[in-house]
Amino acid sequence: MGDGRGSNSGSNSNSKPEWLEQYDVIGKIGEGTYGLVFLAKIKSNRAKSIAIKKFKQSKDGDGVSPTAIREIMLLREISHENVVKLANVHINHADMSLYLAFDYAEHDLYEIIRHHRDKVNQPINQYTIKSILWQLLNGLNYLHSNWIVHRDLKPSNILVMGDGEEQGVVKIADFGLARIYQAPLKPLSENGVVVTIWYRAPELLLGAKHYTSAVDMWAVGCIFAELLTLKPLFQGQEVKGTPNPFQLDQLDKIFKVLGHPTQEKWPTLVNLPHWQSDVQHIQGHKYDNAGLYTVVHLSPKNPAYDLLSKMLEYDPRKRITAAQALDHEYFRMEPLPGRNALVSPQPGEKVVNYPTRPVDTSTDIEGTISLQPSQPATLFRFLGKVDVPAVCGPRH
Ligand SMILES: Nc1ncnc2c1ncn2[C@@H]1O[C@H](COP(=O)(O)OP(=O)(O)OP(=O)(O)O)[C@@H](O)[C@H]1O
Repeated sequence: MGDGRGSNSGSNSNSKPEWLEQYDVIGKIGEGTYGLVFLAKIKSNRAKSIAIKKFKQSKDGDGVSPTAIREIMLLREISHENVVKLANVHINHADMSLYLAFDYAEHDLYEIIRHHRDKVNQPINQYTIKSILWQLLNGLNYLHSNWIVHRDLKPSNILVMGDGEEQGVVKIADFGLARIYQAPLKPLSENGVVVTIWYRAPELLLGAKHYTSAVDMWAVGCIFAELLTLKPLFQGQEVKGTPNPFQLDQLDKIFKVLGHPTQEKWPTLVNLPHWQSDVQHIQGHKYDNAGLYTVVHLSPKNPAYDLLSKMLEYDPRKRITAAQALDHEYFRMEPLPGRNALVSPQPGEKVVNYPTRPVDTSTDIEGTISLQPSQPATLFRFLGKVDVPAVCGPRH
């Protein structure tokens, strides 16, 4: 690959893109709203595994926009132990499709929670929960300090490293991508793919126009509760056809556990578009018996409960920040959090062996690349103004 210049220049109508030559693609490991994820090894360093995320083309086939590329370039500068590294960016010249190569993580919280709930039928130990939460907050504090709001935190986006030097280190994935997906790569929920609403903050459900870092803290609260109980905290049914983002069932699930929000607790509530028009007149009854501690089986005096309730504060302006959460008493109590969330430093503590990701070797990344004659490339006109190897080439 040399200087990496070939990364966006090497595809034609009958060969595989040149950038792909540097990888051995093992198979598909997942499929999300916006595309497929593949496991690959780097040929020059087979010890290193990479997750290549291929973005689906938008319906109108308009490929990846200059705005998206600008955003992605910024994401390449992001570097923190608890944030997954964007190792490389590749653009397939033939169809203008986008491939992001991330450092590979063997586990994610969705699978870890599922393993405890369905396979071993036992709770996650307190040390592991605290270490995961601590690292998640550290990564988020870094992103928020860099003005990046994740917007789509959920268990499958929180990765945990498998065996090796970084074993048990938590990595936030998909940071900043929600903004890139939205335009012009439209979310594919219209195509029947479900976007989960379970971790969505109440202000967004009520139509707030701006995403603030508080929306991520709400999601962290939902994930913390799920780590404790192994069940999603607010499992609302998404109703298709209602004006997005308003989802009454999701709000109802939240109100049942936390009590009905009041203007006293949340003064700006009345200004939210869906509050007056949609919620107030539909809700005949009011939930005022907040029962979060019974749902998560914690005493209201427990510092874990105190932290959780501060993450699930209705008013986003009063909700605890990542920096404040890291300073909470919960993290100063035994067991203290550690860098390896999977292996407790406590002698005699049982280590859980989580299964490795299943790999579907029947789906080939090349089969998903459509090689067509080149299209007029707005993107490359844009790239002409930047340092192309820095954007598209390998980064060592
Ligand atoms: N860097 C990575 N290493 C290993 N697995 C990853 C990596 N990034 C994503 N995955 C896994 O690939 C799968 C699909 O991920 P993807 O982010 O595309 O979808 P999702 O999180 O399930 O849903 P959505 O697209 O709605 O966010 C998930 O199981 C995720 O944990």
